Amino acid sequence: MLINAKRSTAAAAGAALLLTTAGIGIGAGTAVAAPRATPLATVAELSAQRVEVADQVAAAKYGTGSPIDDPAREAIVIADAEQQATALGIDPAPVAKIFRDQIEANKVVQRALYAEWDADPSLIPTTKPSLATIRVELNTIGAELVQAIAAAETSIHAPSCEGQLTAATVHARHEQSLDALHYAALLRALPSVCAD
Ligand SMILES: O=C(O)C(=O)C[C@]1(C(=O)O)C=C[C@@H](O)C=C1
Repeated sequence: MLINAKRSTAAAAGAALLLTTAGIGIGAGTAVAAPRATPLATVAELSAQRVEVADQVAAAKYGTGSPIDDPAREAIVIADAEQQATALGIDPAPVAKIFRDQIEANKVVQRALYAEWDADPSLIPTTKPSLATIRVELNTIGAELVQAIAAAETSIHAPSCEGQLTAATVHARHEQSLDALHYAALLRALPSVCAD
């Protein structure tokens, strides 16, 4: 019985090896699976999403008299991020710093679009989204971003952080087909991610 069990274990291992070599089966499934996003890749992806949503924020505000800079809303965004960081057991101070950059990045896009639309009114979006709805979307991205920062704690403190983050940023640009403006904004969103 014991011998049989050993045999069948050995047989299974041999079969798995053969299947792996043949490019099929369990081993091959692992080999061909898409690589999992690293925690820093998720931080870069969510930051890219956040600067893309800035287009809708600008469209919602343009021509309404609502200023691009809204310090009261910024305070809420940062307080929420700090609270979420604390709940996840990470230091809220660096998270607040990252979110200040995220907000500045959002404003980079908004200001550039305002300038484009001032210069050529035919480019002004014809539909005006609801700012409240877009803020809900920003809240969702923000909560996911705090979770991604928490998951990236080890990478954030690693000497390779800057290199990994650069790779993740370029990857996010490619994946989300960011134009020059949004890529510039993405770069503005990320300088505080790696610990000093
Ligand atoms: O919610 C807005 O009104 C935005 O413009 C977005 C945002 C942000 O990035 O969260 C950016 C600038 C404002 O000062 C406040 C918040």
